[in-house]
Amino acid sequence: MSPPTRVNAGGASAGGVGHSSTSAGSAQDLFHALHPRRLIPELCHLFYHQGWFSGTGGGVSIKQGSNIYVAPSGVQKERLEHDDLFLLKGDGSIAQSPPQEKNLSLSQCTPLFMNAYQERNANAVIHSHGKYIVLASLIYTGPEFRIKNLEMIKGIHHPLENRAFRYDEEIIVPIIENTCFEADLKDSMLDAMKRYPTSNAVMVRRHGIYVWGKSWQQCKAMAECYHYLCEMAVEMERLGINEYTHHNEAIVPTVLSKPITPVTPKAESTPAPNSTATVPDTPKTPVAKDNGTTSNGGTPHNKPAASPKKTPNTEGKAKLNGVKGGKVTKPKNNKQQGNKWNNRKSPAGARGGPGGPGGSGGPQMGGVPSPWGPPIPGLMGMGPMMGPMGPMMPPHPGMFGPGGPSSGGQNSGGRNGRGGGRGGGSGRGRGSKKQGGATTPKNTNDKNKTPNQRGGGAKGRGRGNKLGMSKNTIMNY
Ligand SMILES: CSC[C@@H](O)[C@@H](O)C(=O)COP(=O)(O)O
Ligand SMILES: [Zn+2]
Repeated sequence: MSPPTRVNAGGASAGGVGHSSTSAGSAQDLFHALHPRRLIPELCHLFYHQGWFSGTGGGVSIKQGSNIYVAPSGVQKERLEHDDLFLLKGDGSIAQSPPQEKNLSLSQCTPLFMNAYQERNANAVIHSHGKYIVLASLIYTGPEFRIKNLEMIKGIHHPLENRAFRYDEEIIVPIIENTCFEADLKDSMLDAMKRYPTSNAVMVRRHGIYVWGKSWQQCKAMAECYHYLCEMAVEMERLGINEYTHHNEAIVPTVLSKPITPVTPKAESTPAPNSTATVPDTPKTPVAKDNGTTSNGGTPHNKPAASPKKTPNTEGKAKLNGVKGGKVTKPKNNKQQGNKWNNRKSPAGARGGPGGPGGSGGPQMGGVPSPWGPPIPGLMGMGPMMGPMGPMMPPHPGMFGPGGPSSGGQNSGGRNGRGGGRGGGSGRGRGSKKQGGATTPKNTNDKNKTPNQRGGGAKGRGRGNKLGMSKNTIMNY
């Protein structure tokens, strides 16, 4: 890896292939502030400081007219200079390379950027390694990230209906499995783009996200919204209120008048205090298998072949939350109500062993408002969010003349098969849940339990999960 060549302040630039020799200051001045050669370094700098682009990972590409600008590979993206960028034609071939002496090669993300340009007619693409994106891809173990009933959903553009999503509309982003080499994501990303025509993004499990837009402004705004939504999903998971990842767990909307007292395994069918909840039956049939793969039979997102017929949200309210009239009720059909796409197995021995006494556990979920209330009238579509891309000047004549031979080229490397694998699940241990492992008999095989039955309740809210996250984990955001 070689960092981008720094142009000495006030000194002469390196010139080189396809470039006129210019001073650093004048070269910058020759571009409009919104020219991709200035925007991309600026945005990379910004996204680096947002934690999206660290360690050379991530990238931005912008298309202006038929010119596509892409950063080099393996460089510190936050330090890019205008002449570090490659200029591509609409077909992805290199029209102009950075100065040869910089010894830069084209970003590995280029084939993925080209997907967005060619399949979606995008004009900008952002590839982020944001931590919450990656964490969300781990807690949503199936082929989709889903969320609804959050205000920031309105920052996502509906590409088919040319409007903003409503806050109560479900956002669905496909998740594809990672590969050892970025370029090898091209086909599965393209496939996901075709199957999810209402999505402006594809998440890559254990890796990050690609977001595209009609303009760089729209793309940036939506990338921010997707990061926000993934962060919310992760935080809701921690709180136990993520309806998509906590299908089987009752959300208790009222504060209990007294803490849960420890119960013995014998008290398996004893309702929790101050509620009508009962411990769900031990399932006699295995729960749905972890199917955290990309395959959903090529079915469009709105008709997932392997998913529940209704949206999780609907099911959550009707069956799964076990809340009726402010009281907790026994979840119906709990044995098989797991979110079939998001059931996580506790790795053998890793978590969720014998339940043991529940202990007083952590605080009840009481007081935490249910995040999915009824739709609020009057909050309907707000129209297109973003204005058209601002005016951009074409490259200054003479500044970037016909490029010489490309010094770059893609380093896609060989194929070594898939590197991502399935999202490893954290087991569960929530003393705060009524159905938590408090009453789970010892030495019971966890595999046959629904998620909320796994795990020792004695841990309270301390998840101690495989990700090593705790409530107090500080994210660099
Ligand atoms: C930390 S390396 C990350 C890369 O492999 C890749 O995922 C990435 O996002 C950037 O690729 P690059 O070729 O440097 O533009
Ligand atoms: Zn990447």
